[in-house]
Amino acid sequence: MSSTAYAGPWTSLPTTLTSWILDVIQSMGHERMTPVQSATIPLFMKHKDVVVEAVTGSGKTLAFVIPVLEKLIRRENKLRKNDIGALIITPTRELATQIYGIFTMFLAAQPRPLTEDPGPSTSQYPPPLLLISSSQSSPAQDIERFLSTGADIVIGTPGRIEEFLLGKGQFVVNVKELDVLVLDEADRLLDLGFQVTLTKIITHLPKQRRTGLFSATMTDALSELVRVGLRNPSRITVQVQVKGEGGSNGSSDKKGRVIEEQRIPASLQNYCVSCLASEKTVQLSRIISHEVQKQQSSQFIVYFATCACVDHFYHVLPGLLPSGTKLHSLHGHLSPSARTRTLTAFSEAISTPASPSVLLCTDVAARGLDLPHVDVVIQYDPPTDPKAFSHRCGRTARAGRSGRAYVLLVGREVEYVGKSILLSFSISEW
Ligand SMILES: Nc1ncnc2c1ncn2[C@@H]1O[C@H](COP(=O)(O)OP(=O)(O)OP(=O)(O)O)[C@@H](O)[C@H]1O
Repeated sequence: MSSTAYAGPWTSLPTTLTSWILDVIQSMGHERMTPVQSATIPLFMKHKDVVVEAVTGSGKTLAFVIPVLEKLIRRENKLRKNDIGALIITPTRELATQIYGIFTMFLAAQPRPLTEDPGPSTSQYPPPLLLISSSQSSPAQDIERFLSTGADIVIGTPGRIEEFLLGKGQFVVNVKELDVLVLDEADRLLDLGFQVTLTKIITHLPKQRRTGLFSATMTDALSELVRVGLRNPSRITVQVQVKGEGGSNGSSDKKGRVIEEQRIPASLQNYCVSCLASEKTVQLSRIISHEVQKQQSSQFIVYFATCACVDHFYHVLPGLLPSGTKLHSLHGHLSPSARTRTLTAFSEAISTPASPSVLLCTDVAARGLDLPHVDVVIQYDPPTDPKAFSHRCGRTARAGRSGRAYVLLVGREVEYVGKSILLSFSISEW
């Protein structure tokens, strides 16, 4: 966000935040709230259900992490070992892992009682529990971990959560004390066909709870989920307003300038490149070389339509990109542990213009992933869905940083995909 896009300081919230929570926020360097945080946290704390739509990279995660923790801290009765207090459901294991990391960081900072033995059992709030498919954890092991440490906050993907609450864990996990349910990237959960699973989970949870739906893109299909899972929710929509001299979809401000509402961050520059199909790979390598030389860019994400394309280009591109470029590949046909390794390697790589890092991936890496140093997103294959377009672009230009996104269009794509995307987002020809 540009400096003007920030809302008030954290101390201006109607509910005073717990001091150790505030300390963690400050240690992250976040001096002020983002607009979505200042709009959402008070409502959640006032026991309202919320449906939140805000552009990529605008800080939606802390907009639910903070109220979940504060609600837990403010409980009159401490949760027992087999109770859970909050449930966060996300569409991908990568996003679940990222959110788990944030809750873990907060809970690790809680003050410990003064005792000789500073082991984890002395913490007032146990560590969160992550429920995703992985080689280290089966549904039975999930239950074992839960039984050994307890967990007030559970984060996971829908299948594993269903197994945990309604399968193996049915007689072990008590949901009666649950305060908060969060569905992150809620529209994607439905796109992936989880409606039935979600309805089963929601029906199993107590009615006396608060529910939040979060995404950068909401769809009409969500109304059924809202009907089943939420009570009289408040809708929060944070879009970016761009002032210009003219335009078609905007309202006017007092000076007569047109205010257009955008679904992508203001600090993101979007370009489209129309070319012949046979030129696409050359164009990709041209964009990367241009970015490295002219913009000093060092971290790139390139989206392809299929897992096979990612594998193909992982083998073909080394000869075509600037020497020193490190390639990483991520798609749904890789094993969970290989996906974790790739993401860690990419996010921890020391990237410089002389040694750039390029993540080649499918839409498995389109949503929610916070890789703050990505300079450039390139869509080698355009998405069929304009929603995916904004989520992919949104992997760069996060939290006010600048970033550029390119989409390659060939033949009739210019006519069909291009038009709908060009009309919805402000894109220049490159
Ligand atoms: N108040 C704040 N001030 C500055 N930076 C912040 C603040 N809150 C969050 N951030 C940072 O902004 C980045 C994006 O946050 P987050 O991942 O929550 O975005 P998001 O809205 O969920 O995006 P997406 O829709 O892509 O999932 C993160 O790196 C986060 O640390």
